[in-house]
This record gives sequence, structure tokens and C-alpha cells, in this order.
Amino acid sequence: MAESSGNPPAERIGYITRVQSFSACHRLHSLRLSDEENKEVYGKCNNPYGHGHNYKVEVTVRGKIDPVTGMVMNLTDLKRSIEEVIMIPLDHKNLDKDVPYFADVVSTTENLAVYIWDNMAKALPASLLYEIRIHETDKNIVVYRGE
Ligand SMILES: Nc1nc2c(c(=O)[nH]1)N=C([C@H](O)[C@H](O)COP(=O)(O)OP(=O)(O)OP(=O)(O)O)CN2
Ligand SMILES: [Zn+2]
Repeated sequence: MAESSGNPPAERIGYITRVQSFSACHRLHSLRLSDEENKEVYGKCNNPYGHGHNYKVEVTVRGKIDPVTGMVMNLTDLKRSIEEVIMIPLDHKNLDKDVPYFADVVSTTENLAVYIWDNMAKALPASLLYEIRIHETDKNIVVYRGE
């Protein structure tokens, strides 16, 4: 039987990440630019008919490793929050037409990360959310940590 030192074990901080992919289409178009300026700024991504991505999102939470359960939080609970915050509103949707937030916000991956952060932060226990990392393509990755 391990000897207990009598002092409570030091608090250990852990980071856990759950990965979720979803498919959606969008068009990069700013209401604050003219059609010409939009074409200039966004190029092929301003195509009026849009284009799609298979986004891969990594949701990371940071917190104390509970000395009783051994968990920062139950990944099953994180999975449920991801279903509510990401899959139901975003999967197989047109971000610009089906998601009210993007009616007047350009659906860049940066803004998508902010959207997911803001809604995930409401769904999780306070101050657990650490990072949203979105792979828009194999080559384009965006990270947001609530700043
Ligand atoms: N800062 C940002 N720039 C761009 C974004 C973005 O969200 N933030 N998004 C796009 C387009 O959505 C586009 O679909 C992604 O770019 P694309 O050239 O299609 O993808 P790749 O760079 O991976 O393509 P390769 O041709 O294989 O390099 C553009 N810019
Ligand atoms: Zn795109």
C-alpha cells in the first residue's frame, strides 16, 4: 500500500481534445465590400454558388484532473456538447444561408472558430474551454483561444 505523504497531492492540470469532422458549404463575401472588391479580395472563393469543405474541428478543454474520477471532464459530455454546438447547426448546411450568425459575418475559418468558441463556452462548465482548432483543408488551419 503506497504511503500517503499526508499532504494532499498537488493539483494536476490536464488538456483533453475531441476531434469532430463536418461538411458544409459557404461563400466568402463581405456585405461591406462592393461586388468588385469582393472578387478582388476573395477570388475564386467569392464564386456566387459557393464551395464546400470537410472541416475538421479539434475542441480542447483544460482543467484540474479530478482526484476521484481521474478526468478533466467526461469526454462523453464533451461529445454531447460538440453534437449540440457543431453538428446540429453546421453539418451539411450552407453556413451563409442556414446559420443566422453568418448572415452578416463573413464565413472565414477564423470567424467560424469564433462562432464555435462562443457557443461551446456556453455549453461547457465555466473556464474549461481552452482552444478551437479548425482544419479547413489539409493545408489551412485556424486556432482560436478566446482572445
Ligand atoms: N484567412 C483566410 N483565408 C482564406 C480562407 C479563410 O477562411 N481564412 N478561406 C478560403 C477559402 O474558403 C478556400 O476554400 C480555402 O482555400 P483553398 O485555396 O481552396 O484551399 P487550399 O489553400 O488548401 O488549396 P490549395 O490550392 O491546395 O493550396 C481562402 N482564404
Ligand atoms: Zn472555403
